[in-house]
Amino acid sequence: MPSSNLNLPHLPIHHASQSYTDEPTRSRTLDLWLPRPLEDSDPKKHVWIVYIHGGAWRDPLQTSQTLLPTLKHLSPIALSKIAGIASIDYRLSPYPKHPDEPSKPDDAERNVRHPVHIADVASALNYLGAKWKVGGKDGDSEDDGGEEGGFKWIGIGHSCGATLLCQYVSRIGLHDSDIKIAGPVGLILLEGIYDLSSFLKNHKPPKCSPEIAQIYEDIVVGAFTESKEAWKKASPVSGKFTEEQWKEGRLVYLCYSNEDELVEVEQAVEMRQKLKDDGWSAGKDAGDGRIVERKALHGKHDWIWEDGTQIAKRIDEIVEGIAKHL
Ligand SMILES: N[C@@H](CC(=O)c1ccccc1NC=O)C(=O)O
Repeated sequence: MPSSNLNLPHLPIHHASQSYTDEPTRSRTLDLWLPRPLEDSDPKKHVWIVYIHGGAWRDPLQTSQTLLPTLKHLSPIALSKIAGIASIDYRLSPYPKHPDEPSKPDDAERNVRHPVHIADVASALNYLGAKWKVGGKDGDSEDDGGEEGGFKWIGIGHSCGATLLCQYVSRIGLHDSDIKIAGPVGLILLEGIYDLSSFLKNHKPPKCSPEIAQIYEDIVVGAFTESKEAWKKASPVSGKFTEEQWKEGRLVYLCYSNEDELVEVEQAVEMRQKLKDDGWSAGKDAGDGRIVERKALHGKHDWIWEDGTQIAKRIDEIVEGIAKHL
């Protein structure tokens, strides 16, 4: 049921914990916020925003609600261009060593591995397409997938949420038939992990203590098994981001803070190179699309979403940049 949200007066319509699967489960839900009823938005003027939270595929304390600080800081200009905002939860990998909320071995919602996380994200997006016109055809391009009369969308992902969005557009862990909507026109990638093998290599002694190295290994093995081959196949830098693969893509903001204490800068450097290799131009948006822009952020890894102001700023910029392509 729709409920009003007193803390976010600029987003008066809020649907909390909507189940995106036929059999409802605890984590396969999403939250929606709309500045106005959907029928009062226009696919030629408004876009959907879809957020995917981080937490290393396993942290139960990082949920769809990590978007709230960003929502508080959305500008009137951004809101005037947004049809709706969704924030997706998905099943997690085991975290038996979590200090406050360890996972139990029989908890089906917290014992999955790749490709279940990305499959959940794809199901959520299919639900958003079917119920909320996300990723639909706008009516005048012949073959852009999705339902007629729909909205273009922009994905935002923090940390492993950025990884998941890259896997989504390059179909890593997915079959074409798993995806029933058009791809995003833009991505805001924040402090993402794009190469799992170098993520581990960069967090081994002597670069860090054996205790820290163990945490990184637990994260990657917990979500992707012990197989080096599996790490390689699941990494966005092994994916394809060509025009043929992701035809809707126009703008990628690769955002990274040099104060990030958890994810190293090499991740964003490698991903930028991958996009360039697949035909993307680096630099400012000249209006003709397929541009990857580097955006410098400040602050620590989680402070980026805890504060939210820099994410809201990037949303302002990307909706402006994407408006040319609607
Ligand atoms: N809070 C997480 C750690 C975490 O999120 C993380 C740690 C290192 C590098 C990246 C991380 N998050 C990415 O989604 C945990 O407790 O596992």
